[in-house]
Amino acid sequence: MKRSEINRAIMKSGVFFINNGWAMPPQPKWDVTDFGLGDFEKFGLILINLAEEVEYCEKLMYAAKGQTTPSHTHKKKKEDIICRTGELVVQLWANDPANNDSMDTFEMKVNGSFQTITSDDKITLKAGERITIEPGVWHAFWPESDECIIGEVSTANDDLNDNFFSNPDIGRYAHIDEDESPLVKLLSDK
Ligand SMILES: O=C[C@@H](O)[C@@H](O)[C@H](O)CO
Repeated sequence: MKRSEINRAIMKSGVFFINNGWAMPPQPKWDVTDFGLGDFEKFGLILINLAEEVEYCEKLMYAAKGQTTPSHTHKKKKEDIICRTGELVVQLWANDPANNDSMDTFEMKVNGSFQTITSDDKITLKAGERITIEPGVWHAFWPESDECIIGEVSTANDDLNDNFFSNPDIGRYAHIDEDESPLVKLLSDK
């Protein structure tokens, strides 16, 4: 991913956050990723770690229509994915969708109430709605609206060691081609 694309993504999402009432923290901890796939328009996510402590984490995320966060799971992290602005689709599986096409059902909390989910189901969250994802549940998400602000409130976050993707080609952070100067230092920058 080119640094110029990262800079543009930060500017575009920054304007959207501010226009939707989200004040940036001092020295925001930006994380812009194409999941190492080199196609940010298709697989891309912009994140800001708002709070990261040993016990818990809060993130603010942005995606535009067409950008998917690919299927993955966490072994330790339990998280609420919250649609803050726009409309968000979250797809769910009991097992890795890459090697399992079972129709397993499982219970998940949507807006705090248990709901029976069948593997492969898609849940659409409107602004204000949330889904609680237990460790081991596979999930992918993308905006249904043109742009989407997504919240994440979770137990401890460890992006290097607790993200397991279906696609073995995926890396959590982008490979960066330094074609211009960075606008900000990313979490993944040395
Ligand atoms: O589901 C998404 C989240 O867990 C993100 O925080 C994660 O960084 C995506 O790889």
